[in-house]
Amino acid sequence: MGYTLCVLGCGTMGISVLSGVIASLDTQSRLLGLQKWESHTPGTVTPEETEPSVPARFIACVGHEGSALRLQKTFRSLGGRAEKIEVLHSKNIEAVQQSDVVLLCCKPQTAHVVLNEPGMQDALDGKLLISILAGVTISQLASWVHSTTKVIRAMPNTPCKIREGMTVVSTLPPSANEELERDIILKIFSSIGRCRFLEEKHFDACTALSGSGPAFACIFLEAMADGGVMMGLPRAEALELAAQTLQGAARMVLQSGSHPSQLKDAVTTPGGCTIAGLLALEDGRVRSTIARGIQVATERASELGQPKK
Ligand SMILES: NC(=O)C1=CN([C@@H]2O[C@H](COP(=O)(O)OP(=O)(O)OC[C@H]3O[C@@H](n4cnc5c(N)ncnc54)[C@H](OP(=O)(O)O)[C@@H]3O)[C@@H](O)[C@H]2O)C=CC1
Ligand SMILES: O=C(O)[C@@H]1CCC=N1
Repeated sequence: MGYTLCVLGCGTMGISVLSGVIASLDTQSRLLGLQKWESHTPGTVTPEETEPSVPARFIACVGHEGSALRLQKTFRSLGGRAEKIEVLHSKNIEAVQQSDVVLLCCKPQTAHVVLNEPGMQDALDGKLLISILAGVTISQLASWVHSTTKVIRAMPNTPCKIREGMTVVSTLPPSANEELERDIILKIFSSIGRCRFLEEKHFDACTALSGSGPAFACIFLEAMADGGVMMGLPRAEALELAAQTLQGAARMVLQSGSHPSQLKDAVTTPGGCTIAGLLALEDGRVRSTIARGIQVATERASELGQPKK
């Protein structure tokens, strides 16, 4: 029988992760021949009926009534399992008490308040707490909960919403439940994109590169489209060309394992237009500007959730 997953602070990222996980479960059910996830075709079962590492019940918590109403509407509009998500506001303790796994998705600066609410430590006793908060360390989080709560960090990104996410998860310390915990984590984050484990010391860099990355990529995408518009392309077509081109190039790197410079060289005809464009970009120090952006974002990530100096 599946477990109960609580998203504590279900804003932009909570919605991205939850709707991605739910879309993945709905897809699996459809592939199993279950037209409607709650009605059984004889001989088939929903994924969460057999596996303890698959979420079966979902609770989404927010801070305000208005957000709860908006969230309910959002989930209803998605259909499928999303319609069954229980949305609560100002009831964190009750929600965590009823859950097995808690995904902490509030702001870094409110983590301390959320986790120190009277009753929260007991509610989290013996449970898996997965924090996606930028900059808040495992040792900080562990100091706010009982030692029986298993604390890990994950850094997903907004494309999790369309199951094209990138999530980095902190390496799991050895424990009796390690296999089940790994399975639970992989079932969540591999169902919504790529997932890899890395030591916590890399988390600020991952936060900048893949957590903030969609924003950086969108700036580049928008600038490419602007160039097309400058040269007379209609805006909608320019955006489509830019987005599909970036997606295609990224997929080629991931699928072929080739170095990006090999793919770049393959496009660059001697004396052609690509080298002319590349040199103009290099004149604008495009590479160091982008790399420095990641450096500065990493440095800022390390300050988030930390006491002000
Ligand atoms: N945005 C991104 O791309 C990424 C963000 N992150 C991390 O994810 C976290 C969330 O970011 P994001 O989703 O953008 O932020 P949002 O502001 O969109 O979401 C925060 C959520 O927390 C809720 N909340 C506030 N106070 C409480 C409370 N006391 N109890 C329960 N819920 C509460 C808010 O509800 P209400 O609105 O009702 O107050 C809101 O739903 C951050 O820590 C960030 O570092 C990580 C990777 C990527
Ligand atoms: O900007 C932020 O602080 C968060 C963390 C990564 C993406 N958004």
